Amino acid sequence: MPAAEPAAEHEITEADILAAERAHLAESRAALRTMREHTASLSADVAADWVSKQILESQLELRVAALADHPGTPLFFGRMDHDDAGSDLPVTMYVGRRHIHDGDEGRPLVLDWRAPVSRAFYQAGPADPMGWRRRRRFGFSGGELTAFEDEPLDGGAPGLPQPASRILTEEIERPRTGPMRDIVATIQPDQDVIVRADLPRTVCVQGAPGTGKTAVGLHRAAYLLFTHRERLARSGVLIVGPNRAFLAYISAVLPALGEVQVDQATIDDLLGEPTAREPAAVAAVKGDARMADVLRRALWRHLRKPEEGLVVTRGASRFRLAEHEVRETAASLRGTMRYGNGRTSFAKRLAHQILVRMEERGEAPDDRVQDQVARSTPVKQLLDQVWPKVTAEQVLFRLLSDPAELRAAARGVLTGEEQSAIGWAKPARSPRSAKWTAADRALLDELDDLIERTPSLGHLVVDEAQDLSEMQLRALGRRCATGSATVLGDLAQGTTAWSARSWKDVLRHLGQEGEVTELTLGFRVPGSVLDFAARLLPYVAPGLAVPRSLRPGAGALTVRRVPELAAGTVETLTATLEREGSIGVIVPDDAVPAYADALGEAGLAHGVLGPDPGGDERVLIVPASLAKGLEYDHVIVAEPAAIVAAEERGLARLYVVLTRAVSTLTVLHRAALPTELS
Ligand SMILES: Nc1ncnc2c1ncn2[C@@H]1O[C@H](COP(=O)(O)OP(=O)(O)OP(=O)(O)O)[C@@H](O)[C@H]1O
Repeated sequence: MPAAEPAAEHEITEADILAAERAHLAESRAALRTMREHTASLSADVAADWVSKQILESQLELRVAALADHPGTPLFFGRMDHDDAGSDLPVTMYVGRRHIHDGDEGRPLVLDWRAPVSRAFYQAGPADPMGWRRRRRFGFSGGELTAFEDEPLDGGAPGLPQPASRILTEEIERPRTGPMRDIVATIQPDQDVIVRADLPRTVCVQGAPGTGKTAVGLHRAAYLLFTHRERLARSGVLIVGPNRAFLAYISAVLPALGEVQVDQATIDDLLGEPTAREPAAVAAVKGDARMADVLRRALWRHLRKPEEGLVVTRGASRFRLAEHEVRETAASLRGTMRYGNGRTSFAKRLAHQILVRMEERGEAPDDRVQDQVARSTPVKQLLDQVWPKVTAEQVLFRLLSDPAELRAAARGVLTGEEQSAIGWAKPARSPRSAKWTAADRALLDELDDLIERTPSLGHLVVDEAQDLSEMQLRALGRRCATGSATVLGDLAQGTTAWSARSWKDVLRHLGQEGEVTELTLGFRVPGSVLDFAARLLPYVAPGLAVPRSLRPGAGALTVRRVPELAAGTVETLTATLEREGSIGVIVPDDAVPAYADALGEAGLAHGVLGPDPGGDERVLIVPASLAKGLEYDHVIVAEPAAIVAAEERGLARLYVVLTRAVSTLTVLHRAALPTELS
């Protein structure tokens, strides 16, 4: 029931309104509890058989989990009102994380933020009130409703900027501790457009650091699951992120939005963990989309000329196909379908030709005979000789270990230099004992798909997509071939040797048509810090719009030359610990142990961020290569010049590192700062 505004006999105070809204919150909480208890009481025994019972039980469990009331999370965060008697819209609606209805009458107490009608909460403004008169935002502390803020939608002059929302500002300024939070209460209109894009549409978001790309991608997944629940429950939604530490950081967002069934994976989880490493220049050649042609040729080179024709004996009769007939049959199928299907079709065609021979001799064989012939020993033997079963590993092994094979498959596609770069100098003994790099994994995946089709999911959210190689993008494209994708990234944060230079290319390799949208309003990094980092932009990604920050952040940036880096870091960290919030000490990868020792000796408790998610220490030493996508209230960066020198795209790495801070960034340097920063 909408909270009744108290009767106007006395002047309505803010306290009166707060009390009424708190009553609505209490009523909603009670209703959610009833909904949960009702679901928990449902029995799966009605299912007709054991399998259906298991399925129903797990669905009920998921539903109960989705109806959980997390005490720290408000059930609603906004309210819309109008007083137009002729309107079809409800007079009042509360917008929250999920639908809550009154058990007895089924009255909606809270509407899901993803429902079509809730769109107005994010999009309505004086220029287009969408039928509403007022937007109210609520402020919470823990689970308690502590504040509200009203915004008239009908009286304002269209086009004039709205006064800044205090609640939005507070939300953005809230110290960051622990994993990433959802932003459902404060999604901005341009973000909302991306979140609510239709399922069949692939969207690609170029966004400067902290513009909310990751947040938007996760909310889009939640929106799509709500809007196309059945379809996506069947086909699946997958979030692909750069590393496990990042996935752990974002892992709480979807469950907080009631979505507990979305998988998350790194590209290595999907394609297989690498067991070897290789120079970036070699990986860059292997990651190039031209490799797809090389692999196709390499695979089909496994077809062999028949040594002889086919002879099938049935009873006293023998039926023959000449060697040239077998050869022509194989040739007519070669490359027209997947290798595995081709093998099956080859057997069927041969059997059919034998059947024709039988008919020519007056027999009347039926389909069963054709199947028998296709599975007969002579056909199998011929199949193994001409169209052998192969695995992706066998094909890649032969390609990389046999220079003649590589030359034949790569002729006209890769230069001689490229061929020698990827060929193995010292091949392993066999495909089984071969070690595979991350780039090899994408090649194996391509081959797997050339042999058997890779199943497609319903929707993929790909974060930090600028860092994926063309071959990795093709691998992901296969996994959304009959679905769609949300592609997120920042060309300026591309740190791999094969990082994308254009989103059009990324979409092309992914095999998706889609629009590219740009987000430039930053929610994380204070303005002074963003301006400082943006000095690198002309060098790392000329042509990209310079990002603006929503937060001025005066005094947020300190750049200090120190005589000794470890001592300077200890001193800065000690001072920073006086302030609230998380602290990231970002240093060159190879310097991590030295900083860990220095902090340890100074008695400063800290953790070290590794590739796998770790503890939740307030102070973390972060190797520069793992900082992508993460954020900390306070960031201390030690020695930018060394971060730049450590890798080929070091300036882009520095840009990533300098844009992790929410409140303060302290840059410590002993060597001169990179000239691009000055
Ligand atoms: N509309 C919003 N309201 C409140 N906070 C927001 C909003 N949009 C983004 N944020 C916050 O801004 C921060 C940065 O968001 P996010 O990590 O999604 O940005 P990003 O574009 O992916 O950044 P990066 O490129 O550095 O990975 C997060 O703390 C996020 O919660």
